[in-house]
Amino acid sequence: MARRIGLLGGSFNPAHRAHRRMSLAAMDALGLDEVWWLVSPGNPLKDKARDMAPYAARLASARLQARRSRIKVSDFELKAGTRYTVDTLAALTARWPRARFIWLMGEDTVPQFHQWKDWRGLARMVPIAVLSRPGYDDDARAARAMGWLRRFVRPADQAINWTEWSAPAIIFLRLPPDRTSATGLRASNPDWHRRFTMKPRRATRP
Ligand SMILES: Nc1ncnc2c1ncn2[C@@H]1O[C@H](COP(=O)(O)OP(=O)(O)OP(=O)(O)O)[C@@H](O)[C@H]1O
Ligand SMILES: O=C(O)c1ccc[n+]([C@@H]2O[C@H](COP(=O)([O-])O)[C@@H](O)[C@H]2O)c1
Repeated sequence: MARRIGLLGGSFNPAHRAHRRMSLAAMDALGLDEVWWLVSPGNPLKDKARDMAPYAARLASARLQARRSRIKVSDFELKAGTRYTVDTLAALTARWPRARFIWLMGEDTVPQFHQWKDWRGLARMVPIAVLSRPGYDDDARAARAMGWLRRFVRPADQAINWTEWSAPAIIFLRLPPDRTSATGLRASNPDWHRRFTMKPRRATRP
């Protein structure tokens, strides 16, 4: 049987417990074999320099959060040289033609979705699961892209059948709420990435 894989793209600046919790909950709801975290070399809509930790630190923080689970952390976008999700999906489906992919995104990303490169083309490539995020429910439903996507919404209780759908198809999953955000974590610990980038100290002889 084809592997069922959820794709969660993100800056992971840093990765946090909500990423893990929502991925595990989506795995259950959608009957996924794995969730792949695609660590972005640079979100095309985010200011590059601002607050963005080095790639290696973001990748390492993701590996730490994903430990002992069926979440796989991937540097596919770095290796493939893709920045836009539609290009990443084309490269992934060419590389794994027999796998079934579903794009996972938090509710907060829906209001900007109409600014993504060829977002309708993206929605025609794979089904999309929008994962609830506290405080963003209304914004997501009123989003500009929903004007077009609305007709492709599937009922939440059919989530497990997503491999039978032909794209475009979009489902809204209500998951246990978690207010953790990378912005909040950076505010309380701006140097979070140092622990992942510090070189190990040489052992000194007594
Ligand atoms: N607490 C959360 N609940 C639901 N979805 C989330 C949550 N945190 C992140 N996500 C989703 O995970 C994906 C990757 O998120 P990202 O790495 O940007 O984390 P973030 O906490 O949103 O970061 P930042 O605060 O820097 O914007 C996005 O689709 C985002 O919507
Ligand atoms: O393809 C695009 O145009 C596009 C524009 C903005 C964001 N994305 C993707 O959305 C995902 C979430 O990004 P972020 O920075 O909000 O964690 C990540 O995989 C980005 O590459 C993609």
